[in-house]
Amino acid sequence: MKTLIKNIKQLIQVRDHHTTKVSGLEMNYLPTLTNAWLLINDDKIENYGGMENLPKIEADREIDATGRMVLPSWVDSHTHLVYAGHREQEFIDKIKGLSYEEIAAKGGGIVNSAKTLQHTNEEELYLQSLQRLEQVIKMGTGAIEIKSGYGLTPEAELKMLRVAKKLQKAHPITIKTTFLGAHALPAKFKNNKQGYINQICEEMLPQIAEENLADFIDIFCEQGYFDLNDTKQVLEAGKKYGLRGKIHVNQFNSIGGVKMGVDYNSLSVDHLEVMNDEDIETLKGSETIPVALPSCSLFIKIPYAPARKMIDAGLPLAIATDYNPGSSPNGNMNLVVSLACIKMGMTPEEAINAATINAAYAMGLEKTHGSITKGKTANLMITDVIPSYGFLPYSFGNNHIHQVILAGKLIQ
Ligand SMILES: N=CN[C@@H](CCC(=O)O)C(=O)O
Ligand SMILES: [Zn+2]
Repeated sequence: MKTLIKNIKQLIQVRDHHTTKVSGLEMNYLPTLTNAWLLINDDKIENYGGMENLPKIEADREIDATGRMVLPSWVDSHTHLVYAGHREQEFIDKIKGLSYEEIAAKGGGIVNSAKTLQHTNEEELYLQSLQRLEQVIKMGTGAIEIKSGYGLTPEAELKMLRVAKKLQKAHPITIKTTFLGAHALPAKFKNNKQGYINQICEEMLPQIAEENLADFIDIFCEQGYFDLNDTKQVLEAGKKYGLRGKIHVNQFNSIGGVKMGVDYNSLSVDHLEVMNDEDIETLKGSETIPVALPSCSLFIKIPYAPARKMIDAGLPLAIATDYNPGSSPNGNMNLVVSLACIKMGMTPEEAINAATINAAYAMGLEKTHGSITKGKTANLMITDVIPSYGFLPYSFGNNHIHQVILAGKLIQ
């Protein structure tokens, strides 16, 4: 099946195979082709070029994109999309002045979501999550990472991961899963944190590996949650099963999680709202990409990751939604791109690179996703008629997505 998209006002993020991520000054360059065509063959991008050189192509379907931009789909490299129920009561408590930590201390937060999820059966959890998946697909997301971590028992953690894997069969969006058993300490282990770490490493991980349910491993490395010693044990155990880290670090405090992540050659370190100079220095020259989550900062009113400082220091940066019921009940990558510009001082070029090519790297998908490249998966967005790509972050809160193509299939 061949699809030809013609008269594209601007084809955005056009790269060859050599670019796996962009760092520092490179982030401010977004390669584009004006007045372009693009040919999809089955699920892959076959070719593209300028309209002045359009060869004679026998296509099964033609799309006229006059006035519209075509971009690679957004890649959302950090989400907790599989969850049960909602936590709007905590949202109200927050408005009334309670902090994220105070809400957690009175039984809210992650363990609250875990309680709900443990009592939700697999089919119901699947249906709730499917609805969210379909919502983000419409908003242009073409690849998504989904974490466990709202189960906190072997049964419930496995249930979450099975649901995340099952979602892959429902739609041609690309899904990668991450085991986040160490998201919070369940009440049962209140005075026995090591007992829970042992359960994660010796009971949950072997089953997860046996069923091939996870691509990565994660831990919430933070004061009041899991410390460096716990993080080391979890990353070590993950390594035994070939799972690289994608870890929650430096959300509220810098306690050495960035260095631990780099030492274990984690694929990404995520959150980073609190970064000191040493943390930034540690990331230089590593294969670990920093990931910022601006909608979490917006929602729970904490600082934004210092994107400017990181990029100006020569680092690459990815951005993601952190879609979850507690700190970011929103999976809209368009909004994240806007927030990156408005709140973190990133240019539209930097933000789009952070949400596509660098985000693909943060999911281990840099060879197949994140850019318009011959042979890559045909995951694309066709925008509304808009004046320029800068209009996308400028017009914040609006999603100017006209059509979505996933693995060559026209979704909407
Ligand atoms: N910070 C840790 N985990 C989630 C939030 C979890 C929750 O509040 O439910 C996050 O990435 O923001
Ligand atoms: Zn998260």
